[in-house]
Amino acid sequence: MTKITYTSSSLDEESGARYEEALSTVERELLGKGYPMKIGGRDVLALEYEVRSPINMDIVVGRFQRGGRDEAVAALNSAVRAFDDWGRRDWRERAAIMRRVAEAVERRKFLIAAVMAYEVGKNRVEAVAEVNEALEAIRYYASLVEKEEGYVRRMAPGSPGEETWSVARPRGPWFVISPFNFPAMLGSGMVQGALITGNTVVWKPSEEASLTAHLMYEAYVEGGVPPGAINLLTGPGELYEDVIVGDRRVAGIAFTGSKDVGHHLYREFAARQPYPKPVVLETGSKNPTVVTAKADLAKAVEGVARAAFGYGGQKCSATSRLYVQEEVKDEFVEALAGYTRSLTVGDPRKDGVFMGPLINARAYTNFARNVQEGIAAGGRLVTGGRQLRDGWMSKGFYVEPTIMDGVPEGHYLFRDELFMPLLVVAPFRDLDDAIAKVNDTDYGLTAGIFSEDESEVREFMERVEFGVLYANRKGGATTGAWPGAQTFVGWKASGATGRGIGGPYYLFNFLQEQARTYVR
Ligand SMILES: NC(=O)c1ccc[n+]([C@@H]2O[C@H](COP(=O)([O-])OP(=O)(O)OC[C@H]3O[C@@H](n4cnc5c(N)ncnc54)[C@H](O)[C@@H]3O)[C@@H](O)[C@H]2O)c1
Ligand SMILES: N[C@@H](CCC=O)C(=O)O
Repeated sequence: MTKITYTSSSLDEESGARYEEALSTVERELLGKGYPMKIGGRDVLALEYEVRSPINMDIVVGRFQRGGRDEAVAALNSAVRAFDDWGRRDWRERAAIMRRVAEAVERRKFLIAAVMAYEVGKNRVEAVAEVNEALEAIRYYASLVEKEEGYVRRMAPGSPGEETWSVARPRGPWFVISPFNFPAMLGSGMVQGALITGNTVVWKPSEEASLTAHLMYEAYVEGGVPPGAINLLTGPGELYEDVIVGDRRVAGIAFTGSKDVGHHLYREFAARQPYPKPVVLETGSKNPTVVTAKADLAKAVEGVARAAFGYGGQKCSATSRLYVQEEVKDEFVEALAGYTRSLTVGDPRKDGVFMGPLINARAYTNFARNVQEGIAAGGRLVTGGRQLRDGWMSKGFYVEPTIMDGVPEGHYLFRDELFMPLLVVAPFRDLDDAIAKVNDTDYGLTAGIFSEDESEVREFMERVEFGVLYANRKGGATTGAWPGAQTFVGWKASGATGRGIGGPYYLFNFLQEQARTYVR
């Protein structure tokens, strides 16, 4: 089997066959069933809610539980109890368990990918790539802990006769809160970060992606994580907020999701806890790509289209603002529009479909409103702009990949994260002008440049205030970070720690250093 990543264009024959087989298994065995929450390994029921598929709202993905304060406290009790054992285990044992978790994920790889088609409308290549990313992250961190020897380090003696050590210690039970758009990787990424460092976890995945979370939970337990060290709550996050931010036993919060929710939790946690505790925050962005007159335009067309419209623009890494140098703008935008019109929108389970549906009715309605607002502000539709309602498509949330030119740069379409396949374009004069436009935002996650001139690329890399930068990336101008290769780290409003997932410093977000001195 070929290694599938976000820059791949299709599944190889064997992967395609296994994905098809997994779709049938999901239909036969998983769809439409009831799923409990998991607290200390026990099944816990509460008020049931139904999740339907954005592919086709006639399909019931499953029935999940909406808990509340009682369930949040019970899950936290369980994580507190489990910390006594899990936090004291040797790092070698935890790393070995994580490797077994990776094997358990690998065994379910195609099943998880197929579930993601139903649950969040992800196409087959992106879904398999995401599970591979989750696997790679787990293995990367197991290797890192081994390489760092559990972050236990002999230090120099402070005074004669002293033997000194720096020992990294876990903090306790964490709440891990994850978004809908990368339900395998992002939930798992934070969960494994907390667990491998000896913390315990109450995981609250997106209410729109709880079935993927169930499969990942099973893999963690099958791999050997004690059920109390990982607990699973489902339903809207607001139901649990009071316990998450207010219970004094919570050691930290790891949150990936929108800026508004993330910043709110950050502030509340700081205000309500008795002393400062870590919040590992990765939030949204408004990512720019710059195409200069010295770019290879064909490369840039593909890179921008993949980054703007891959998974319908519902990636925190998606390009949503495009700046093109004046002298090549018309030529470039026309070529980009042509390429965009060739992208297939449809049922994400089908081979060759590039873009599936938007996640829900709210995003679908907002798409139409944003297009109207852009036009009202003086923008012109270069391509796209319509909701797709013909035949079976009327049962899901399908829209066209859309490019708008001429929207004023101060307009909210240039400033706010929209999380949909709507790309706004503006010209720039020279690189100074482009960099000023790129940095004119509170956000700071990913940014890309296309230029064959090394000095332009160097200048961009030095001056751009974003955490993840790409030059000339045809596979995705701003998307497709991979663990161990591109640290995924948000600057400014897009993050809080400066140490991103997939990178060498991430695990320290979940640890605290302890200096030990023995006088012999
Ligand atoms: N920087 C990154 O690494 C990254 C990665 C993926 C997605 N994102 C961002 O995530 C967003 C899309 O995902 P979403 O729509 O699921 O985000 P969201 O913020 O709406 O929800 C994220 C999670 O927070 C929970 N939540 C919501 N309100 C809560 C509250 N008051 N208390 C506790 N939990 C609460 C939700 O239930 C969900 O599990 C985008 O903004 C995207 O940019 C960021
Ligand atoms: N690794 C993915 C993560 C996107 C998050 O929403 C990317 O870089 O595109």
